[in-house]
Amino acid sequence: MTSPVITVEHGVVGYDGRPVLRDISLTVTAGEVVAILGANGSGKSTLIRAVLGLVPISAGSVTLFDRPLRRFRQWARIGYVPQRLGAGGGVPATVREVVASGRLARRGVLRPPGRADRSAVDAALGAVGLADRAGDPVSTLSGGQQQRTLIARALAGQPELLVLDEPTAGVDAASQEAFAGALRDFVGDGGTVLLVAHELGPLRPVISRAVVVHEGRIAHDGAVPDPAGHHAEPDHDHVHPHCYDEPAGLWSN
Ligand SMILES: Nc1ncnc2c1ncn2[C@@H]1O[C@H](COP(=O)(O)OP(=O)(O)OP(=O)(O)O)[C@@H](O)[C@H]1O
Repeated sequence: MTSPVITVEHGVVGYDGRPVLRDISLTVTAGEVVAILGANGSGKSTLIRAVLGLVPISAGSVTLFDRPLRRFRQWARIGYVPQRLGAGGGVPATVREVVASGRLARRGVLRPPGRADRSAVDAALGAVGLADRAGDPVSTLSGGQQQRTLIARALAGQPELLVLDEPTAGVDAASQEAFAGALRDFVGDGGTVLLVAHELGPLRPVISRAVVVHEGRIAHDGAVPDPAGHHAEPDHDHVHPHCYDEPAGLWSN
């Protein structure tokens, strides 16, 4: 019953000839919540981008839902929340509009949204605790609420696999709790999660397995490291801030 959702075998990725991932083998099976940990610059984001085909692998293989990546087309089965959204400034989109855009892969661009689309958007807004902000411009939300909006956008597509790059970095405590709850519900409904994290915080009880990337290889794959000490985790490097300041909003200037 544990079918592989993601399989990476001996994956190698480099930028401009400089190797970042040297030999990565990883299998994520249905229902798992796998956290990728590691020092700054160790290649965590590169690993999930390689899994999604956003950066090419120069050796090895990636398989998604039993299909080689190069032949995989069922992208609606995957929801992806990148590390930072960058642009978007000045677009007066409401929370609901942003979340509804997560339905596009499901319904096709030319078909108007139907009841299933609306109810999926409502469910996603509720899951992250933003139903009461649905009509507000995203630019008026806190950074944590904007991050929750992006997570709701991914959930609205009703994916089977969620891939998230540092979903709680720089996010306020309430948003972290809301996100942990949404993740728990998602997994309870049969979803699978692969996420990059620096600090697990409220996510810790939801994580079923931790993978630590070190110098382009997997240094640990198994139990979530001891809470006392993410300081004791391999490669913890003290570069990142230890508090969760609200950053400038993703959509504000
Ligand atoms: N598009 C790119 N072009 C060239 N080098 C890159 C690119 N993206 C990442 N790198 C480099 O690859 C290495 C791994 O980066 P990556 O973002 O995967 O690490 P990370 O573990 O996610 O780091 P962080 O915790 O800081 O987000 C770093 O040295 C980074 O500078």
